[in-house]
Amino acid sequence: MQSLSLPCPDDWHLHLRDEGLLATTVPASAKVFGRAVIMPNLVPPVTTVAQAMDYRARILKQVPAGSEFRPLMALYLTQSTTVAMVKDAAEQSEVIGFKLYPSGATTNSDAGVTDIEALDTVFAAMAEYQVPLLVHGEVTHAEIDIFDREKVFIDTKLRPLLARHPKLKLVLEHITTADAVDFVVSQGENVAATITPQHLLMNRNDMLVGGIRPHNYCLPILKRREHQQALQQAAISGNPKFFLGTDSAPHAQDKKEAACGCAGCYSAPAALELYAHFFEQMGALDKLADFASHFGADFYGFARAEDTLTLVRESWTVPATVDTSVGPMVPYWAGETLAWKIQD
Ligand SMILES: NC(=O)N[C@@H](CC(=O)O)C(=O)O
Ligand SMILES: [Zn+2]
Ligand SMILES: [Zn+2]
Repeated sequence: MQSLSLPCPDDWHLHLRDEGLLATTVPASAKVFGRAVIMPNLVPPVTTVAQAMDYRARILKQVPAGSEFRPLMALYLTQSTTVAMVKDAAEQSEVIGFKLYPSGATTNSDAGVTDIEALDTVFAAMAEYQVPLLVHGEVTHAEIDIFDREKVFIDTKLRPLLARHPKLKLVLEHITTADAVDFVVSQGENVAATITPQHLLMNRNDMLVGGIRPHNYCLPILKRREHQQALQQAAISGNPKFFLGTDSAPHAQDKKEAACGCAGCYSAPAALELYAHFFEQMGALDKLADFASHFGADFYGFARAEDTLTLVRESWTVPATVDTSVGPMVPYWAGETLAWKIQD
């Protein structure tokens, strides 16, 4: 196959950051994706509809002419989120839902949730108004091993939450384990998951064997190969509960290559090509369009894209660095080649 056309894909999990960085991050994603869910973990976090619409306006200023990129804003769930705020979100079409960060779980999650059960009236309102809850699914207790944090979150927090609110529309973001795959499959149609390129293409050996590779470090952390294989099978299974969310999460080179490096892979410069690389490796290129362009839109209740995007078989190398307002940034897969390229 020399070229592959698919309906314009969507990115259901994306970090664009703010200010000067938007000049780099917005065009990189707008070039490829029609819609994207914009994560709210700024400092300070995006907690209200008004803040989200201001942030959205800053994003739209950087969308290149001719692009119809649509940022769908996620609000940061905090211990102070109210039922009235859920109603506000339900009424704003450009706000997609709330993002639950367990406090301390990941980058800029300090303002996140410390007591999930205490927010039960808020979750009840989300279920009633069908406002989706997007979840970073990891516990943060010091005594729980970092490789077990997703599974423990599912067992101790997520199952009980969905038992209390069976109609809650919920996306378990950036899943990393066979346990998460099994959990999502076992739930109703209201529960889905996003999968990142790095969790499909890599396991923890790729981060730790032969030297530590900070650009492959993200949260939830890469797991063992058996978990990677479970994610791979889920992505190519044709099950509509699993769809594309890059979790492209830019951090400057000096913040990644540091004694205490930041978590996150900046995959946007090659995101769709990385997924194409993976689907081809699995002999499943015919499943890419469902995963990248159909299933997420179906889950969230959006129309499937009508315009198309074409990938051509043309080898290229992901740049070593990208210049940004905060200094050079090393993209995920930097210096490696990819066989598929987006047609200009
Ligand atoms: N995935 C990451 O490792 N980092 C994300 C936060 C997140 O999605 O958890 C970031 O904002 O940098
Ligand atoms: Zn996360
Ligand atoms: Zn993320």
